[in-house]
Amino acid sequence: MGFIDDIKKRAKSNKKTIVLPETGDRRTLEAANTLLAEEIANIVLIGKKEDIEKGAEGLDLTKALMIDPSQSDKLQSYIDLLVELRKNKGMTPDKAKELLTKDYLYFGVTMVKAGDADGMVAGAVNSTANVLRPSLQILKTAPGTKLVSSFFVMVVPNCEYGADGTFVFSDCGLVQNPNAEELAAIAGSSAKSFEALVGKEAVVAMLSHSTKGSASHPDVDKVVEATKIAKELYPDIKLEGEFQLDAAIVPSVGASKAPGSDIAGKANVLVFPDLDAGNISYKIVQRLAKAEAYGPVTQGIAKPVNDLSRGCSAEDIVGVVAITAVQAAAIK
Ligand SMILES: CC(C)(COP(=O)(O)OP(=O)(O)OC[C@H]1O[C@@H](n2cnc3c(N)ncnc32)[C@H](O)[C@@H]1OP(=O)(O)O)[C@@H](O)C(=O)NCCC(=O)NCCS
Ligand SMILES: CC(=O)OP(=O)(O)O
Repeated sequence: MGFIDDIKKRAKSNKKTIVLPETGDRRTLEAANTLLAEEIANIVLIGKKEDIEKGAEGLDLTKALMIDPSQSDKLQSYIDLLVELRKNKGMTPDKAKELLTKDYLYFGVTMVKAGDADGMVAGAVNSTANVLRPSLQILKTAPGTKLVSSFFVMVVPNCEYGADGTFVFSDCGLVQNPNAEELAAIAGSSAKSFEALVGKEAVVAMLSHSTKGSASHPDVDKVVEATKIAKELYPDIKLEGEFQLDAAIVPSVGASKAPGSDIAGKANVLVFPDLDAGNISYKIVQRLAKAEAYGPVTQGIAKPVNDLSRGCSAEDIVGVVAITAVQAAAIK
């Protein structure tokens, strides 16, 4: 069974409730139609019922819960919750009401915080920063995590590298210019995410334009330092660097550029040195290799809120919702 079929099966076996706030977007409504028809998740759509129905011609959304924030009987309790959580950041009842009724992303995240939904997916319309800011502000980090980061699950067709063509790429969406400590934390979280979602042992490569000292530059030094920190913090994770991409995933190149390494040529978790490298690389692999690209999926938020690319398809949204449901099911 392929990666996303396995994730959908897991989501169906423990059905969760996921909020889709971008209901003015046809792809989102098509995804909701599929998610409901295939019973992958319970779906909450935020918006005015008549507006949603206008955009949903030919789709069956009768099983979705539709909530218009300004008419919701939970609105006052959400205002109170938001004020309580953010009063030391200047949140007042008036500001909270404005945010919750005008910005559906805030309403969706507050539903998740209140326990009225298990997760949220958005980003088909909104930028990553606008999707993730409310979740970072309201849900905060999971216990034991300081840094929230993100990854893509990439499923590359006809590819013998990684886990039969399946990889985690990180961070492609959130942390813009990680320092060595942050890069090490991204590596640790990504290994856990790979194992939780793909179900195989993570083999982590810390990527660079250098393999084992072949180039010198402060950018290389950062990855060398991050590798050292990650090895100390996560001694049980198979992790090494610094590697160029070919040395990380192609066995023959790994053997020639990094002889004796257990990791070179076998990596399935690719940690990029910064957001430019990660974001550009995932889009190259998605568009030129025609890979499935699910994400940006977040790691380290207390409850799952996941992002999408504005270039996503309805099928991508279905996949990210299924991943979100599986992440929600894993929360104790
Ligand atoms: C996500 C992002 C918006 C957060 O930064 P920001 O808007 O500057 O927000 P702030 O720094 O005001 O942070 C908001 C809150 O989130 C917290 N936060 C921000 N980044 C965090 C992280 N990586 N981990 C944990 N908490 C974080 C802050 O501590 C702050 O908490 P507080 O308000 O309770 O004090 C920013 O990192 C970003 O823009 N990333 C790049 C997104 C992007 O453009 N990606 C490219 C396409 S995918
Ligand atoms: C993940 C990402 O790059 O998002 P977008 O394409 O919407 O900027």
